[in-house]
Amino acid sequence: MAPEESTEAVSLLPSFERRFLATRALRSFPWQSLEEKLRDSSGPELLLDILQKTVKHPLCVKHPPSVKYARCFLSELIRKHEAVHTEPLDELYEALAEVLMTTEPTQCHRSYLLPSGDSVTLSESTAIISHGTTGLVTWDAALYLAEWAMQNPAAFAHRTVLELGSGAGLTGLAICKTCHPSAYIFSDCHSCVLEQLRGNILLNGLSLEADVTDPARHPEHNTCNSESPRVTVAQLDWDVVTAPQLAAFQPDVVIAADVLYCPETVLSLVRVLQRLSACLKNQQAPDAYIAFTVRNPETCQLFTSELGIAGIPWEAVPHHDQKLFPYEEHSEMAILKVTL
Ligand SMILES: C[S@@+](CC[C@H](N)C(=O)[O-])C[C@H]1O[C@@H](n2cnc3c(N)ncnc32)[C@H](O)[C@@H]1O
Repeated sequence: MAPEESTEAVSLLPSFERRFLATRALRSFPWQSLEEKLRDSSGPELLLDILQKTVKHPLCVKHPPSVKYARCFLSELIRKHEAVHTEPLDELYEALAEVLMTTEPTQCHRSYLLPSGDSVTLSESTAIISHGTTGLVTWDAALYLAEWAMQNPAAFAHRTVLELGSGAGLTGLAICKTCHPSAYIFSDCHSCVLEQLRGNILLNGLSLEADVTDPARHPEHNTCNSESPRVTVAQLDWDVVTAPQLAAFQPDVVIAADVLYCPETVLSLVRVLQRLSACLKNQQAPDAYIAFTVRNPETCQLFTSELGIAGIPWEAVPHHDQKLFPYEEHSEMAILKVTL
């Protein structure tokens, strides 16, 4: 390979790797650049490297993506190869044959590489909405909030974080692995979401403690080592949770991602934020950060006007520039810092 060719191939590889591990839409892959690269090169090295960074990636081998996804990806890779070279590349066909012999499970895996060299792997539903909930897959706002957190670790270091509507758990796991919180409380209202969440926490090598608000909890569960946070999962429904139950979590920081998707959830969320404003720790209410994708400006406006009615000030957090995760380029994302 010519030196400039190898530099471009180097930037193409992480792009394929991050998108494939996170099972992003195939149309978001840099296929055009790949085709151009293939036209300029004579050997199969680039395609073999892509194979190693995707289907044969150690994370994928251990925690595979959906079979359909791997099949479509390999078919596209073969098409690109065949458009340029006449000789078939055996490794591509062997990989496809292996995938075709696998049966599709109801759960698949997505992995996200962290700048620390660590990764977060999640078991998720293969459907965007299943069991009547949106919480069994990772949404882009979760990735956006995790990115912001990793660039602002001081907001979480040595603090107790309460996450509302945690879903599959991406944001919390990234924060636990990189921002050194002293305690992290994942929460959600849906029993299937909570079950998947517990599985994902264990999958990522964190230990789970009993719920801090659980009366059956034993005091020895409080012991922690200074390296990893105390992690709990709580069943917390914004419509029924009381102020004393919220106060028992003793949060320093409250976060939530992609929880403003319809007027009902907006109103429930504002009510729970109001109750949290009474949860003082050292005479201070928790900091709160709410991240969302601006799908419908009216829903976002409802949120800010309801915050106004509740007397809760807010400010938009400036957009961060370092994109670490492969979410949709064109969707508008926002984080509001809410002063409880
Ligand atoms: C769109 S998902 C977002 C999940 C995750 N934060 C993410 O961004 O990937 C919304 C989550 O909010 C939870 N949720 C919705 N209404 C809720 C309520 N009233 N109380 C608690 N959680 C709720 C759902 O169960 C679901 O997990």
